[in-house]
Amino acid sequence: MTEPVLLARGVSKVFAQGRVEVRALRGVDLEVSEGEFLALVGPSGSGKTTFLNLAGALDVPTEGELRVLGRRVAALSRRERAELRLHALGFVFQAYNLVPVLTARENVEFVLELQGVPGAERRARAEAVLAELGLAELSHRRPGELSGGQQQRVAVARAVAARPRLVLADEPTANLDGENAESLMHLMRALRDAHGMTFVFSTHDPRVVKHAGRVVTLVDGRVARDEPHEVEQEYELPAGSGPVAGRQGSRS
Ligand SMILES: Nc1ncnc2c1ncn2[C@@H]1O[C@H](COP(=O)(O)OP(=O)(O)OP(=O)(O)O)[C@@H](O)[C@H]1O
Repeated sequence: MTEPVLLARGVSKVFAQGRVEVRALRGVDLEVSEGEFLALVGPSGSGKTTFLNLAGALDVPTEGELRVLGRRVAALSRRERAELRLHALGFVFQAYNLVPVLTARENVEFVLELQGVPGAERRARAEAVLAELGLAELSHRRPGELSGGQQQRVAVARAVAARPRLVLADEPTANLDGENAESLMHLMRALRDAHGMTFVFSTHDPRVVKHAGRVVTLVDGRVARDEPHEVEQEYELPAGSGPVAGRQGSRS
């Protein structure tokens, strides 16, 4: 059996708030396989963001074992965690987090530059990913010249340009209206279906949950439910199958 993309065993996270301890996660067990499209749901304060931060190697657990792409996060130095994030993980945030003075293409290129991809290849790859996600026409615009939905699609392009194995999204549709939220989920799911990238995202929105292949509910820092979810529709990228990544997805 291939190694899970994400493996949590008895993961707890305690934050010190002055003298008070906040137990954000209390013994989470979760295994996520390559190519899953997983929604993390649960009430406010149930630990979704805390878990995504651990999965993204942005933080380390207080107790338990957490492996991201086979690496034990707690055993990595800060620098090693930064390397893991840069080369193997993609992030989509609810606030888009695009650089305002850069065009859509430059925003995508920026991540590739950090990775050390040479200039000409950077530009070609950024253009290819934007085209694959149906954003070619917008590549010269700055974030301020794009709608919220378009900005979030560019943020997804940026997150996947470096061909991460795991994409983590913390409430990616929180600032989008229903139609844009649907369209963003289609795009992410199509990337999963076309390339087998693994997606783990948190949400409060039932219209977003319906696209998930698996729904994990956190309550009070624990996994309260973990259920497979049937998705009937077909997901296709706007421009058909482009050259973004070479892996083939398996449907679940
Ligand atoms: N840095 C921190 N310091 C102290 N407490 C924290 C910190 N981060 C999170 N918490 C607490 O941990 C608990 C879980 O928070 P978390 O943000 O993970 O929940 P969530 O499920 O993502 O909530 P929401 O749906 O509102 O975004 C909450 O009680 C929160 O107040």
